Amino acid sequence: MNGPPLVEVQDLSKSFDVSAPWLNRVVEGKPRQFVHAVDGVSFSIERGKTLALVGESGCGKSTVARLLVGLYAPTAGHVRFDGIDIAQGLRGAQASVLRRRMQMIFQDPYASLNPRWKVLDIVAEPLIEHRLIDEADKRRARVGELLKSVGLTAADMEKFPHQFSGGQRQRISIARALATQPEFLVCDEPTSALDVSVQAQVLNIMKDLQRQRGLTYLFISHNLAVVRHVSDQVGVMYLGRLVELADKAELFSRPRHPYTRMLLDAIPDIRMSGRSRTPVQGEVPNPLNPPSGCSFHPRCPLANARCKVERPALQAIAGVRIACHAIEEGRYQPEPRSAAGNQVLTAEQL
Ligand SMILES: Nc1ncnc2c1ncn2[C@@H]1O[C@H](COP(=O)(O)OP(=O)(O)OP(=O)(O)O)[C@@H](O)[C@H]1O
Repeated sequence: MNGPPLVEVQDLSKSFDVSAPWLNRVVEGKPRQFVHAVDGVSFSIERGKTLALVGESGCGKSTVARLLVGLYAPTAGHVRFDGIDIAQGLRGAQASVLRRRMQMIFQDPYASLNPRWKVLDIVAEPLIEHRLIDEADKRRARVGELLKSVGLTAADMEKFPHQFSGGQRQRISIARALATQPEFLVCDEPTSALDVSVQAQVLNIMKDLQRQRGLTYLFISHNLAVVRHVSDQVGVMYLGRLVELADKAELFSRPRHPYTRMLLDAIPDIRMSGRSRTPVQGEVPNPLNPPSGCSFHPRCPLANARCKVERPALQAIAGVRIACHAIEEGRYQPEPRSAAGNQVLTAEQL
């Protein structure tokens, strides 16, 4: 699709103050402490496309998701939605319109649906909140259509959440998110809490809805096999920063950053009964005390003295954006992965 990107994120940062209470700090002489959950992240998402953010737990994916829908205010940087800077704080009618245009789907469909409400009330809530349909009969009809669009039936609106399976509950969450006819959906691990066998069904529904409605997605996942199924572009995050940003085909056929390669090598391989070829090595450092220089250097086989002191910037190298001194200096020229190395699980086998 042409035109300017729907979402533009520029130098976005978010720190959380995790200091001990004031009195403890004074008595014990402890300094204030901050977690830099997101640290200078920039990307854009074209209309009708999906950007996936991947990375191990704690790398800042969910914080980016919350910043994008305005649930958190950034410490620094900009988030522009259709040209409007939402990071500056929105008020009144403009805030209400924007909240309608972007919706979020969470990981846990058990926690995000009120167990005491019928599906009708759950899915109709945004219609009432935004005063989109005032007449109860018309709202019912609309809820019926929304449920059908996610593969449920209109009769399901009379049931309660506990009467559905996990995959069906996530479909209800999607139907509710679609009620306001949003253009942008932020999906935070939407299938991670589901049985492996139903993940692909939910992902396929999301892809169909994207095609039918021209939706734009930010898709958060720690699972590269899932990301491969849904994304157009992939951003790989490590300790609050983007280390690689590339088109999906490029990222899977020729991952550049050593961290991306490590994550790809850890994807379960169908020919090895679903075991990974090389499990992820090492552990994510403590975000309260991140390593100097490139924060990946303690786990990186290519790290040298410069990597230990100088933080690499994300820069365009041969068509992808990479933050890695070894690649920038030409010390490391990543080879394309062999076809065998790309034998990751398909959506049906996730
Ligand atoms: N509200 C908060 N207060 C303090 N620290 C926070 C808060 N939210 C996130 N963090 C910290 O910020 C960092 C990034 O967290 P975030 O949840 O964004 O990561 P993530 O990649 O989504 O991880 P996961 O996959 O486990 O959800 C972590 O170190 C986390 O502990």
